Amino acid sequence: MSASAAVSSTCAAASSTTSRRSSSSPASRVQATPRRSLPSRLVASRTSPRSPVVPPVYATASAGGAGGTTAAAARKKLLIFDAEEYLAESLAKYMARLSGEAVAERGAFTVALSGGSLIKALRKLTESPYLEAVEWSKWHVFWVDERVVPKDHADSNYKLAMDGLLSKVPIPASQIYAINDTLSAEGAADEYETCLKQLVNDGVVAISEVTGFPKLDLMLLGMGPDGHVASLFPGHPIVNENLKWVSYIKDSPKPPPERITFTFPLVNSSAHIALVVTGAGKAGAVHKAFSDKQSSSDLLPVEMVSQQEGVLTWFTDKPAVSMLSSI
Ligand SMILES: O=C1O[C@H](COP(=O)(O)O)[C@@H](O)[C@H](O)[C@H]1O
Repeated sequence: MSASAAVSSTCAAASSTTSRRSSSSPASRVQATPRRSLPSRLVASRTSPRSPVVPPVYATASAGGAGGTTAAAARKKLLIFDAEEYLAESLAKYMARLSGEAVAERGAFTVALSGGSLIKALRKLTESPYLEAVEWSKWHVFWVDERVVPKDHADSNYKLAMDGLLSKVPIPASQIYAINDTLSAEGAADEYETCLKQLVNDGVVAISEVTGFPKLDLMLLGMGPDGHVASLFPGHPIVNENLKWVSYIKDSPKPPPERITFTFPLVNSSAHIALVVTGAGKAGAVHKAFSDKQSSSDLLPVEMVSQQEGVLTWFTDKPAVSMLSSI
């Protein structure tokens, strides 16, 4: 069996459009250039409301959040946008840049999607110039977490991503790694981990020399109002899993109850993490995440997002950061 056929059967690679478009320009040409970066405790750069295309926005948050060390905090950036439209444009630029860099370096771009509101924020990727410029044929797409429901179910993160992004861009179907929705949560998690192992063996997915876990190029996370990321919920024992790459829960406090999820060691081993958080309903959790008063006993899952290497970038809007006093 060829490697790609094995991957397809193990990972239940799903169908999507497979037509390829030629790249008219390298993705790196749409690279973002920092507009400003100020070294205060918590600095935000904002977009101009009049700007038709969002200027790149990079700021540095040096709060010692996420239970992290000073070094980890230094690799944490907080971007605040005046409007969700600008956030979406900047996120597309950021992803096109990372894709270009990964393809130039390794010949592949490995990215994991979450569900929820994140997917709408990815819509600019389906438009010019990203649609033509990104080397979609090099993308390998995973799910940070998935609900154990059929792929055509309204609760499926796969369906959400397929409808909002994946059906509109020419990523080969064999490189879209959906979970096997015919298995139990435990079986689906095991099989997804096996899929990742195979892709590591095939050289598609890198391994972190620091952690020994797979090192995806980009992990796209959303955050719930309770501070959960992926399907890692506050107070659930799964947040402490430190051996498995992929695990499962059957008692999610947010429906549906059965889910599989990347574990923190896998999330935190990625080269880049984007945390996309919008809306006033998330302001409390954002405030806690950037608070200096942290104790390791009551960390929200979002505070446990802390890479050993790599950069964590928060993409936020004003309502989401409205409880941060220094903004
Ligand atoms: O249940 C989930 O929720 C989170 C957050 O979703 P949001 O709609 O509040 O952005 C999401 O990141 C996760 O993938 C999903 O399964």
